[in-house]
Amino acid sequence: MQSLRSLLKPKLPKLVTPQPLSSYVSRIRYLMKLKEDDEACREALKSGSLLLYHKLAPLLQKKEKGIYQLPRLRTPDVKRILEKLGRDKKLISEAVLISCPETAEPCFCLDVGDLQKNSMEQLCGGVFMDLRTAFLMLTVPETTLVAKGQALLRWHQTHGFCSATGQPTVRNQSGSQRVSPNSGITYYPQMAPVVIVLVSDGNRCLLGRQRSFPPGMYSALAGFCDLGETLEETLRREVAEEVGLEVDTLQYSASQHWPIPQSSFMLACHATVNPDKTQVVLNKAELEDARWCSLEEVLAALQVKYPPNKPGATPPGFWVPHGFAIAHRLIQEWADQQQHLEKK
Ligand SMILES: NC(=O)C1=CN([C@@H]2O[C@H](COP(=O)(O)OP(=O)(O)OC[C@H]3O[C@@H](n4cnc5c(N)ncnc54)[C@H](O)[C@@H]3O)[C@@H](O)[C@H]2O)C=CC1
Ligand SMILES: [Mg+2]
Repeated sequence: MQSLRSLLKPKLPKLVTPQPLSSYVSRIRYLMKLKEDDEACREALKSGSLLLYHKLAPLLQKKEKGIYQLPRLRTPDVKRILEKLGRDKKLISEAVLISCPETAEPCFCLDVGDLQKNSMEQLCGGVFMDLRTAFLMLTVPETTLVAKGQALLRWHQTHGFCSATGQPTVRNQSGSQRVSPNSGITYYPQMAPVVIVLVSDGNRCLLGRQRSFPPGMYSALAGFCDLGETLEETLRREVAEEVGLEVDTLQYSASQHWPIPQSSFMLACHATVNPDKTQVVLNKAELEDARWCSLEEVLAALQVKYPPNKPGATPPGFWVPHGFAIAHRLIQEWADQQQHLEKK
């Protein structure tokens, strides 16, 4: 039984000493503030860094022969370059925030497509490169950043008008949204979800090629999610549609933002089919070819360094997407697993 004294004693709330936020949480909260607070974002842009694009082609700087890097130019330096070209420094305010959680320094992207490309390249000491070519030159974290910047700029360039009223939309300072003042609709940068799947029958994996792929390149099967579908439903439907097979099991692996030709959110999975039911019935409208590949063939294809970063080389007969594409990761994972099973 409780004593009278303890009943009369008022219960004070326990004092909790606030723990300092981890550096990751602090960075995320700061970036969140910049997204929502126009004034804070304008301030951050003054001293932030910029990735430059010309008509969506990113600026790269040569480090040494055949090796390039993604330069982050300081805002005051870009202002000086614009001054030299007789351009209004206000162009800088069109920069869009790329929230990159691995660094506290806010990074922005800016398209200078209405300026003379050659003069910009000379003054910046770099070259504007097609995004796919840039992917071959950069490290994986750099490709992620450059892809995100291009996707954001493309979204702004194509969402200048409200789809309900046809009136211009207005962006916030960070570029995280556009609002239609007449209809009140808020638009956010969009991605289309896509399932990408590497099908296996236990011994071989199935690789396909679309007519639009470069010569000799084969990849995992991919397809856009229909509205209302789950990841699992899209995966089963796409495999049935493209190669006429029924999936037995599936396993999620990883995801990736893919900027080409428009922003897709790639959800990568492994799937198996019954080894007695592997006959491919190709949908020729979607795929030019699909083939079951042995571990040896896949290991050889993973070794091919193609496309090369200099044009004109003869394409190899059979190769798979480069390391920056999530298709490569799926194929590598399958090969690793098969090798592991063979060793057992
Ligand atoms: N990062 C990677 O490793 C890879 C990325 N991909 C990407 O996956 C995406 C989808 O692959 P596909 O086989 O082409 O898809 P898919 O098999 O669904 O076929 C494309 C067709 O789907 C229709 N479609 C439905 N919703 C669409 C939407 N939101 N946007 C565009 N078209 C839509 C169109 O008729 C289009 O022609 C492509 O953008 C491709 O670039 C594909 C393979 C590897
Ligand atoms: Mg497809």
